[in-house]
Formats: sequence, C-alpha cells, structure tokens
Amino acid sequence: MPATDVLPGKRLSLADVEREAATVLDPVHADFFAGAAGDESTARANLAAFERIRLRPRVLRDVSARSLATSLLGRPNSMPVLLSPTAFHRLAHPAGEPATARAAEAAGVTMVVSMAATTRLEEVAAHTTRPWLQLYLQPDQDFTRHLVRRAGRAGYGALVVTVDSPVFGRRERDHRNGFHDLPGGLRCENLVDDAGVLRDIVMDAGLTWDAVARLRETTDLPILLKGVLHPDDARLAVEHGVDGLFVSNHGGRQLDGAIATADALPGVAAVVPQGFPLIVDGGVRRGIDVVRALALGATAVGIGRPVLWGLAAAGQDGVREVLELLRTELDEAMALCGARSPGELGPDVLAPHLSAPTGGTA
Ligand SMILES: Cc1cc2nc3c(=O)[nH]c(=O)nc-3n(C[C@H](O)[C@H](O)[C@H](O)COP(=O)(O)O)c2cc1C
Ligand SMILES: CC(C)CC(=O)C(=O)O
Repeated sequence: MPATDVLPGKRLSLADVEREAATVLDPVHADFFAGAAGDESTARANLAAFERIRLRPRVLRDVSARSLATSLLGRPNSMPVLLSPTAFHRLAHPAGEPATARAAEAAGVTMVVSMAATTRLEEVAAHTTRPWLQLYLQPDQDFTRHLVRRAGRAGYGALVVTVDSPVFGRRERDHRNGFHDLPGGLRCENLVDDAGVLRDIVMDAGLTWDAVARLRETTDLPILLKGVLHPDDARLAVEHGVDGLFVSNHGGRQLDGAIATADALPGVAAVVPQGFPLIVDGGVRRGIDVVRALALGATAVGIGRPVLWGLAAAGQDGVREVLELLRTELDEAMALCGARSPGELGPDVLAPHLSAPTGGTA
C-alpha cells in the first residue's frame, strides 16, 4: 500500500468534518445548518440520488497528466466546485465569511456570498477574487438596486438570484428549538440600510419573470437563477437572458418532496444551450459526486453544508480542508474513470440505464 498520511484523528472525508463540527457547534445552531423543510425527505433524497448513480469507467487511457481546472463565467477556477451561498457564517465560527472567503481564495474557487451574510459584502469581497452575490429580490426594488450597485462597486462577478423561496420553508427543527433570531451581536449586515436601520429579508411571493427582466435591464453583471428544477423554467430563464442556472432545491430547505437535484439535472441540461453554465448543488459530499454531476451535464457543483462544517471545525483551515479533500477525491475519481480533465467527463461514463440511448453501443 502506498504510504498515506493516515494519522489518528485526521479528517479523511467530509463526513469526518461533519462529525467534528457536531462536537463543537451549539446543538441549536447545528440543527439550523443540518435541518431541512418538513420531513427532510428531499435533503435525504439529494444524497441518495447521487449514491444511486453507477459509473462505467474507461481504462487504458493514459491519465498520468490531469487537470481539474475549469472556467466559470470567465473566471478561472482550480476545479469545478464552488461555495454555494449559506447564511450566517459567524454562527459557525467567529471568523465568519472573511475566513470562508480566504479559504476559497487559497483553493482557487468561487465563493457565492449569501445576502444573509453576517459580514458586509464589501468586506467579504476584500478577501477573495470576484465572488458572486446571492440575492432574494426584495419587494422594495430600490433596496435591491442599491445592493446590486454595491455588488458592482465591490467587484462581484455575478448575481445569483434565488427563485425557490416565494415563502420561507418550514424547518421544524428551528421551530422546535425556538431558533428565530441571531444571537447577540450577529446580524444580516447587508440588510442594514444607509440610515443604519436593519431590515428583514422578505421572501416575496409576488415575484414573476418580470422581476428577472427588470433586473436584466438594471445591471450588466451576469445573472444566474438559483433553485430551478423544471426544464420549462430553464427554457424561460434562457429566454430572459439569464447567464447560468443553479439546479438546486436549496438543500431540501424549501419544498420538501422536491425532486433530488441529481435527478433533475439531466432534464435541465437537455434544454439549455451547449456550454451554458449549469451548477448543481444539494448532497455533493465526495469527489465522485462531482464526477457524477459533470457526467450528467453540470458545468460545476456547489457545496453548502460542508463549508459550514469546515468553518465550525477549524475556521479558514477547515473550509480549506473540505475543499482539498474534495479536490483529492475528484482527481482520483477522474483518473479511475479514465478522464484527464472535467471536459472529458460525459454520459459515456454513466452506467447504461442512466445515459441516453446511443444507438446500441450501451
Ligand atoms: C444553513 C444554510 C443556509 C443557507 N442559506 C442560503 C442563503 O442564504 N441563500 C440561498 O440561496 N441558499 C441558501 N442555502 C442553500 C445553499 O445555497 C445550497 O443550495 C444547499 O445548501 C446545497 O445543499 P448541501 O447543503 O447539501 O450542499 C442555505 C443552506 C444551508 C444549509
Ligand atoms: C436565513 C435564510 C435567509 C437563509 C437560509 O437559512 C436558507 O436560505 O436556507
């Protein structure tokens, strides 16, 4: 066996980081991070759907020289993995979003900063190259425009508009725990207006495609929609000039019962133009899940909870470790599949019943 750095207590997988985070987090906060809507069936389905996908590796392909590098909306990324937006990083670790941003920077991957960050978006952007900003479009359109202007000035590379939240998912763990407010000193810093007044984030049930069209007219920044699962919505997004999509069910935190993202991905991939940026998130826990996602048509994957586990377990170093574990696993999985680069992963490596018919070769 090759010498490995297996030391007692060393974190070997994201599951190890998850376990460690659970030992340091306040149980109420651990529930907020882990929880999902209703019976949490969609959160479980995300994991199960990836696990179900069997691969059919290719052999004897000289995979001695490999590169994981890719490009997302013109920004080079060291691998096809990005940090999906998650709220309240200072609840996981006092170093909060700036620590996450430095880890993303060190790893060479894009961070999507949540509108519900506990650090001002300008400060987060000072620690990482061209992050993207996630937005819930607010009924007060002036306020949304104000945030968009701030993002542009601060060097953000794209806006990620979350569209799966006309109402807030009912997370029973939080209700049971009475977790409704951030503890002392923490707040959604981007929701503080110029007059110093803290606003609530409004989930706007009245949103329609008009809001996307309006946003498209207000900004030159690329716009991605997050939370699209239906191919017809993917088509509408393309028609509305959207620059990319997150195939996402919000980690199961919105509609419990929603389709697993790995199951939704092929239908969406089938209707968007070739090369259209398609990010899938929800249940990515292993390098092999990244391979599965790319084989099903994704450009890249997003990770949500694992970032919070890393942050809770060891701050900036913990987030970095999560990313490096995924990188190591992805590199190995690609080699074992016979691929030298993300671009070489396609339906060909999926077990036959998962890929489209290929005229009898399957
Ligand atoms: C604690 C937590 C907070 C989140 N906050 C946001 C948010 O502010 N905005 C958003 O669009 N998605 C948010 N999400 C959803 C993530 O962006 C992502 O879709 C999801 O976590 C992916 O699933 P995974 O956690 O299984 O990787 C949050 C998810 C979690 C777990
Ligand atoms: C507090 C919310 C705005 C963020 C969150 O928990 C979510 O989007 O799942």
